[in-house]
Amino acid sequence: MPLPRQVFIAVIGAGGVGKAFLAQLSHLASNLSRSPGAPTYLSLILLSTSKKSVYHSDYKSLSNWEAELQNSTTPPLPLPQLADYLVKAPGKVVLVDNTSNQDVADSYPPFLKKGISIVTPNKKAFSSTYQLWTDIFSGAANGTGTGGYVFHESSVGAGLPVISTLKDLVETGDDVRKIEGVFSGTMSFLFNSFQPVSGGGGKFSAEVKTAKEKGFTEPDPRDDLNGLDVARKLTILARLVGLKIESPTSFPVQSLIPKELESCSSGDEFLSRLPEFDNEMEELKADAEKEGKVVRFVGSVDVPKGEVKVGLEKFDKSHPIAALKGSDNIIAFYTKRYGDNPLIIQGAGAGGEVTAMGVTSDLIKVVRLLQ
Ligand SMILES: NC(=O)C1=CN([C@@H]2O[C@H](COP(=O)(O)OP(=O)(O)OC[C@H]3O[C@@H](n4cnc5c(N)ncnc54)[C@H](OP(=O)(O)O)[C@@H]3O)[C@@H](O)[C@H]2O)C=CC1
Ligand SMILES: N[C@@H](CC=O)C(=O)O
Ligand code: NA
Repeated sequence: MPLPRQVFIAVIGAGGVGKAFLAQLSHLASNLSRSPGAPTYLSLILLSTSKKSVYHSDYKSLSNWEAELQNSTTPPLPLPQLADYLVKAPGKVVLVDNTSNQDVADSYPPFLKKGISIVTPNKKAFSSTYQLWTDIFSGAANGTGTGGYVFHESSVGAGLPVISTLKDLVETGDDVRKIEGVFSGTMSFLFNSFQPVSGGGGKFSAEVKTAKEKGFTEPDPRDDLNGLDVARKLTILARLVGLKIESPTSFPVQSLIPKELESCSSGDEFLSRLPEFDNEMEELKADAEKEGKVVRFVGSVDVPKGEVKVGLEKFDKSHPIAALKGSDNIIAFYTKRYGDNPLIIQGAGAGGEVTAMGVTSDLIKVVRLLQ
């Protein structure tokens, strides 16, 4: 009879994605413990937000994380102490980073080198400097190192299998020539609702508020509207096909933040002043309408030219990009093997549940690799 195995899970971030992940984790934990062969027990040993955390010095499982976190008065562990706590756990550890925090992202290399695996939807680690990208994958067991494993499917297209598909294309020897599409759930929702192909549509500023309420935006929606979120995703995809993109600001990125609002000190101030600029967006819409087109926010990577770009473009109403619904992303891979008919991935590209699905399925991959 094979011995049961225990894998310890530490979670940072319990917002829209974090909470959905924790719900999926309890489902996964009971499935894995019933699976044939050596049963695996997933044990949640730490949960942290930016203000508080919950964990036990004897690595006892958090059996009721919601109440334990709510009642906690313990501040989060600084990252070096967090690494020390995790490295002394009596078994393999997976850190799940459900924040969008740069400091947490910067700490992946030392965590990985200590044998701690990481799964995350946080784009910051993979789209900041090229040096950080190299440090991460040179330490990871699924890179060129011997440390923990790192998976980040939900950093592009939320739960859609974008990263795994691109890796499969590259690793099986296909020649990826171009990647293009709609890479932001927020931008997709905004333009699909502000200028639907059927006509009409809401005020741009009102749609931004709705996108935030639906959990599609980054914690600060300016990070979506300035184009940087899409630029980060394209940086990740371009690096996966071998382009040495230095940063998400090293290529042209169109921002939708009005000049006058660039100095807003908070996301709330920005949102409250955005209606002042609805007329400018209406003009953009009317301009496209005159040509029988709609405006959409898109991005592309031209691999042979090494060019990446992000911004607004006009599309015929019959174009698949124009016809997207809700927060859908559409990502087309043009490759040698697929010829003129690209491999296309389409579906919800934002939202807590679908993003957490990508994180949870990455966790399953890591747990299997740790066997
Ligand atoms: N929402 C979506 O549709 C998608 C999100 N993502 C990515 O998923 C991640 C999470 O997004 P989402 O859940 O929407 O964001 P939220 O703002 O809802 O949640 C973020 C969580 O992270 C916590 N946090 C922030 N900084 C720290 C820190 N230094 N230490 C510990 N905890 C911290 C916050 O704590 P507190 O509550 O105290 O502020 C909060 O619990 C982001 O990286 C985002 O880009 C990726 C794809 C889609
Ligand atoms: N804010 C992002 C969330 C997913 O990456 C988006 O809108 O796509
Ligand atoms: Na994805």
